[in-house]
Amino acid sequence: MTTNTTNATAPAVRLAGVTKEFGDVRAVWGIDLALRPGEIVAFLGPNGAGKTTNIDMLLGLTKPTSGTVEVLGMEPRKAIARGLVSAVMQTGGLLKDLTVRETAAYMASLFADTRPVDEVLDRAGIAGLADRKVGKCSGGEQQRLRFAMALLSDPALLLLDEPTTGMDVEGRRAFWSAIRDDASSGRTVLFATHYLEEADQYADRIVLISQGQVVADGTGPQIRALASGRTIRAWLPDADVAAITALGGVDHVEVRGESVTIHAKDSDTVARYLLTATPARDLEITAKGIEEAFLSLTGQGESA
Ligand SMILES: Nc1ncnc2c1ncn2[C@@H]1O[C@H](COP(=O)(O)OP(=O)(O)OP(=O)(O)O)[C@@H](O)[C@H]1O
Repeated sequence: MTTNTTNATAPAVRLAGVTKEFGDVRAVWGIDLALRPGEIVAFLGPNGAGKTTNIDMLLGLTKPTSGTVEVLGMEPRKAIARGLVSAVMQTGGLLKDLTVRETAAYMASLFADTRPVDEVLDRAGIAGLADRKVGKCSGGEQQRLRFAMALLSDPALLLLDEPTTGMDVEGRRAFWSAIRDDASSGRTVLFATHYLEEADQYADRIVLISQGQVVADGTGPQIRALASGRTIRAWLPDADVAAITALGGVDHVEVRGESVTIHAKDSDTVARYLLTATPARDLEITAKGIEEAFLSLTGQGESA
């Protein structure tokens, strides 16, 4: 449904059956997603997963090949024209010789109606840097300035595309603490990242995407639980993959030459089977880390 006014009950973001093709490339391949107002959501995925393409569609910069993209119950361009959506991009757009306050004030002068400059600098945690030249600010501080500028229109939805790339740990921490403090006022935040830890630490919800599709969607603990299994490796020529797969709690079996690798929730059952019903040797059982879960969920672990 498209309306001319902000629809308070509409999802902050709605993607329904969205695909986007660039020639032969399927950048987005059937995404259905609804974000509730006030959620902080991470779009987590490896390079080329389709994160930027989704964000570009939400910003009205590109149209889907098929499906519906809505922001606050309306077409993205309409929501943007009303100042309901802002974005923080990775680079560009800052003049080194202006001060932090001058930069935000200049941006504010382009809009008819904005929040006060000092208020947005404060929200972004850079009020103390107001008189510093942009060229003297660190990458993280410049990014918080971009965040301050994005807040000028007091947007209901804030989109951030890999906002902390290149920042050190402290810069990242300061950046996210400003975003989180601000979001407690009810703003919806959607950020793209390929840092698992960043998604886990700062998002209420993680949408894991790979090859243009949602492969997992849940809270940090739910996504971490996907990593709760064990990996069992053993020397076992002619492994009976069907028999192993049929054991309870086995997620994945991979045979390489004379060895077999099994991902399972219940490693005891698998180990017992291997040791009693097969000639398996050299058993090795390791906890599946979240990094490994991420790689296997996004299909990157297969060639590792
Ligand atoms: N304008 C374009 N023309 C052709 N192919 C494109 C275009 N934009 C994106 N793609 C392709 O679409 C796929 C998804 O790209 P996208 O930039 O959305 O991924 P991403 O998850 O943001 O990746 P990254 O983390 O590297 O930024 C990639 O295969 C990319 O090469």
